[in-house]
Amino acid sequence: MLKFKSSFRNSCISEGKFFGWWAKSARLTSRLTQINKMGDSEPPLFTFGVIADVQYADIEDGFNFKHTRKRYYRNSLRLLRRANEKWKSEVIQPSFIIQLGDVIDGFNKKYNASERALETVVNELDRSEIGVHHVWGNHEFYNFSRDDLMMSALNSRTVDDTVTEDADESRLHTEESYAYHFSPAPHFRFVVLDAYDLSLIGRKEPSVRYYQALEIMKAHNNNDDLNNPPVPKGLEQRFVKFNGGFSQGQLDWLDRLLTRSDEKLEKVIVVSHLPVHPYSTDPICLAWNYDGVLSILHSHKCVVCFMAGHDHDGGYYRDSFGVHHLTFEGVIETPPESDAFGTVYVYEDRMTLKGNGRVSDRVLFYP
Ligand SMILES: Nc1ccn([C@@H]2O[C@H](COP(=O)(O)OP(=O)(O)OC[C@H](O)CO)[C@@H](O)[C@H]2O)c(=O)n1
Repeated sequence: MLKFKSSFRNSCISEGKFFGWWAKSARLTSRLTQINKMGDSEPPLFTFGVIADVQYADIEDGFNFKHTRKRYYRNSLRLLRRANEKWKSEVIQPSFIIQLGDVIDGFNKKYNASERALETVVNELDRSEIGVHHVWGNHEFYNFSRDDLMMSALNSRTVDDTVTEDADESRLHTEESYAYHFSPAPHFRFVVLDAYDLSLIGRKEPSVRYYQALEIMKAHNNNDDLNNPPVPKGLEQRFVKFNGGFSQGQLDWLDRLLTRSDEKLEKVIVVSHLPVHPYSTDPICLAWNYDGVLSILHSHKCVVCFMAGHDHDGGYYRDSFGVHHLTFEGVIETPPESDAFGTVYVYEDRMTLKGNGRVSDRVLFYP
């Protein structure tokens, strides 16, 4: 107590500031108590927020294509606000937020409201003053061209100022894939992948990657409407226009990057709009060449987790290599009384996901 009083006097903080400090310290204790309930006694190395498929549009509620799930287009902004307010109020401030793609809905294009909707969600996210890493999904491409996205607030490649080494390799240059990596803390690296690098919506005709995508689709899907899956069940369903894949250039870049992370004994978290493990999602949401990505992930010791969105029902699977595949529940199909976001607490030996609403709590030990 004496020590406390002495340091209190020496620091010359005012009474108001003292009670501010006391309240913050009490909140920290309470937060650590909450963390303790999940078996975590020590403070994390850092934390980050995750949210997927906000799909905001200023339109009445609707349904998904099959009419099996309700979509709450306006309410999704409220849920984004709630997530952001929670992150902002955390005693341990998240170092960054990962937005897993489809932040605004394709319907905005129809109503000529793409820019307005984007400004609305970006302003909302800006309120927390926590940096956001944006992943691009199919709905980004319904609203904007790749060139527009590169110039937009959704290009978060420049957010990273922590990569001081290998600066030239911090992003993928070839044919402007939107893939990059960053290291928020020593021995941890995040890789943002571009799942529409090969696609009919993320590439313009004429371009090499557009024609490569067309060839893939023609080989698997004979429907007139290529959004219609070629089969009613099984993995082949993934060959639809609203999905896409990773170019060979991007896969080679990923492989090289993970080799360096292995050498540096880093833990790597890879994020993409499309999931890559068949057991972590409805197969209709899988990346076309999910198997190509999986074999690269499995050939590197550093990979601990793969996070994705797109399948609004969410999913989770720990594969035979110990890699955690987390597919986050989509905000757009989350009823107003619930939530869909998470905060991840990163430790030396594990990550702890504290879910909200439809997102479950999980303890993710590293392989
Ligand atoms: N069988 C289908 C499914 C969809 N479409 C059209 O494709 C576009 C994208 O569909 P949408 O459901 O909006 O895509 P999401 O990314 O929101 O969701 C992906 C998964 O379904 C979630 O579980 C849209 O224009 C649909 O109308 C289609 O024609 N045929």
